[in-house]
Amino acid sequence: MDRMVSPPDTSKSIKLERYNSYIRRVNSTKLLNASSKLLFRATLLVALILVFLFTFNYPPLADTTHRHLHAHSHFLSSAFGAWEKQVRHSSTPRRPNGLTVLVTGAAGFVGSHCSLALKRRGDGVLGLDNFNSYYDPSLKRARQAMLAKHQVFIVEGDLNDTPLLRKLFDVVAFTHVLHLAAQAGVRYAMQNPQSYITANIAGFVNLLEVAKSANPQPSIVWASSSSVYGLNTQNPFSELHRTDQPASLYAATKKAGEEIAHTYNHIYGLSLTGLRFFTVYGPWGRPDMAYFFFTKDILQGKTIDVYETQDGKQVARDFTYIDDIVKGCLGALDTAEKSTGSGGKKRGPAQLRIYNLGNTSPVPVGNLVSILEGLLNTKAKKHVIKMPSNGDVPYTHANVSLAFRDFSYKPTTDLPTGLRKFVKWYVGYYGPQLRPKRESRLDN
Ligand SMILES: O=C(O)[C@H]1O[C@H](OP(=O)(O)OP(=O)(O)OC[C@H]2O[C@@H](n3ccc(=O)[nH]c3=O)[C@H](O)[C@@H]2O)[C@H](O)[C@@H](O)[C@H]1O
Repeated sequence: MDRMVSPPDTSKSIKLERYNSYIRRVNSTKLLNASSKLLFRATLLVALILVFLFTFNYPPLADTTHRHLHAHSHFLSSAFGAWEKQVRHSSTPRRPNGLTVLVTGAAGFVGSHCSLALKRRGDGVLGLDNFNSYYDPSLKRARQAMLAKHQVFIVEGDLNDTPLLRKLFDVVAFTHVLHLAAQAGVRYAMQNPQSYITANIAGFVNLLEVAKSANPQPSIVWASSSSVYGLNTQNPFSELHRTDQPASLYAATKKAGEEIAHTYNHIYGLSLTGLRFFTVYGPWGRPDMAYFFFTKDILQGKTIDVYETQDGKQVARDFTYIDDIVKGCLGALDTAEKSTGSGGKKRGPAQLRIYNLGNTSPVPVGNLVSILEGLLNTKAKKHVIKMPSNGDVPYTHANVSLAFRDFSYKPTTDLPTGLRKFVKWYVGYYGPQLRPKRESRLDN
């Protein structure tokens, strides 16, 4: 007998299949939820462990690392102790009522001479210098070595390094700052304008910021420049004349410094004295200055450019010998009144001064060359050209009656005397090998 097979009930089996797939979906969702919960919990646990480890620094760093760190910090603290000791030792005056002076730019020309003069008379002196390479840094190192022999320590650092400046003022209660660090040179400002802003404006402001917050506030004497007279035509230059026509960016930054000094004096009661130096020259001088590289070039038989004005007149400078400038700087420091502020607040009006420090006797550049020719016993190869319009001014001439009135400033060294001392130093420092060689004479 045929077994009768009834046809499948499709509607039932479809329903069943739908039901089963529903159950599978529900179960897989549950599984997903469970596994993501597990993942979340695991992550939370790891995070908690990490927080614990970081917060309590556990487990401790491997023993060796710990020992190294310890040894390193011990080395640092003893090195720092030695550094601080040098800073204090250098800054301590050796005479009753001696000054405690921070000299910025101490490895520079004027800075090194002033540091030595202060130290010699028993003042405490700490130098600061960044030893930049605007001119041969080995000359700055040699000045540093010379100062080290006289127990003047120079901290190597930049004016714009605020933590360093603060640290120095924390360690030492400076009574005075002689601020000579700057980007110098009139003509170089066209090549590297930014360096003038960084050193002469930003650096000066940084120093003033730190000084105004120091307790006690120091009195500040700083280097301005004869170049602020710019296109002034009144002669000789007096502090009352116009200084709003600078001919170079260098001059403009020095003039800006004078205005900035006014502000810090006005707001914070800082005692500030600006000194307008007139073309300072002498032993240990700056190789970028004309008298210095003329000497070098004459000795090497090279041609020198001697400038004249556009209408064919000689350019002239009130060349001022370094020893006279040093006397002026010390006179300004000795007559500087105390700053009146404290805790960054002014307590009363404070001294604000500006002085010319020149020689009062301008000499044409042609005469400077003749004097050098005589001292070097060598004829210069002169190339007389019109003064390029790169910031130079045709002449300078100082009236120094204000400085004479207030601290008896009186220049005593004429150009031939000063240049003789310079040439003696130059030949001693660079050695006779820089005398003209037979070949170089033939070459030119
Ligand atoms: O009193 C200042 O405040 C400035 O003094 C100095 O500037 P200056 O007086 O210009 O000195 P310096 O360059 O030695 O030129 C001397 C003479 O030689 C002439 N000169 C120059 C170069 C040359 O190749 N030929 C030439 O005849 C030139 O025309 C000039 O007549 C400092 O450098 C400066 O930093 C700033 O301190």
